[in-house]
Amino acid sequence: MTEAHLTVRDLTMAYGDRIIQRDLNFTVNRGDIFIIMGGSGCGKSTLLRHLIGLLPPARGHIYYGDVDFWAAPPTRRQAILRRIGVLYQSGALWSSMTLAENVSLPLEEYTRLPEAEIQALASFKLSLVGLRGFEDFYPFEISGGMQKRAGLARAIALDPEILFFDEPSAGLDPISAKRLDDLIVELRDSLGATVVIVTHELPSILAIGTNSVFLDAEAKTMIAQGPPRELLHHPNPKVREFLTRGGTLHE
Ligand SMILES: Nc1ncnc2c1ncn2[C@@H]1O[C@H](COP(=O)(O)OP(=O)(O)OP(=O)(O)O)[C@@H](O)[C@H]1O
Repeated sequence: MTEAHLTVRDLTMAYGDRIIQRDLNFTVNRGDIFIIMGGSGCGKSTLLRHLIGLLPPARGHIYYGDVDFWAAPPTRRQAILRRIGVLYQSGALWSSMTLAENVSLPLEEYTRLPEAEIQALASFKLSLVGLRGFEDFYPFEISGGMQKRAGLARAIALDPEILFFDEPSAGLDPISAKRLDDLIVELRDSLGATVVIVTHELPSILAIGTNSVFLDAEAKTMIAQGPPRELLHHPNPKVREFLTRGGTLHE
């Protein structure tokens, strides 16, 4: 049964007087791998920042289940944020800490588990992303793809219900990017999580996206939504061209 996890209603986003996007309306269902796409500078990262509680809307609402996030009291918001995992573009690992220490951080901060249990959980999360045995490595000792996966292990440390990714495959070779895609699907299934991804990686969008929204910088609003593969035939040529890299169908 489909159940709305995240609902965006009449959302307008602005920096000061400058409107970035207006009148956004879409729903992310539980279990979706939801893609936020569109050309450079259209406001994808800005939308992500609104969804994860970093920027308040200029107008409109963001609902987690039936809770209006930005209208909710701070304790309610904190409880929602506690159930969110975020993987930023850079992976954002602390370079002076080992992988195990990086993954332990949110556990130290948000739980009162004994140290031995935190260590065991950190090793377990690293094993889920294929990094068993790398606990004592520092980020500079491993490849870019492994760093992304370590960042992912940290993002899932607290068993999030919803995982957000900002350009997860940026800077990765196609094989590592494919591996990360497979891992995202695997974790969605094993954690029973919902996934929201900002990306313009076409292979990823078409391979793993179950639903999407397409933002346009010129129109300053969404010009399409739906499963990415269905958008390959969208009446708006901008959408079709984006998804076919200007012409060739990748079906
Ligand atoms: N902190 C900020 N203050 C003012 N303007 C900003 C800020 N962050 C982004 N912008 C502007 O908002 C617009 C949307 O930026 P955003 O980074 O959300 O786009 P994007 O779709 O994620 O772009 P890209 O695909 O290039 O990463 C851009 O014109 C950008 O210059």
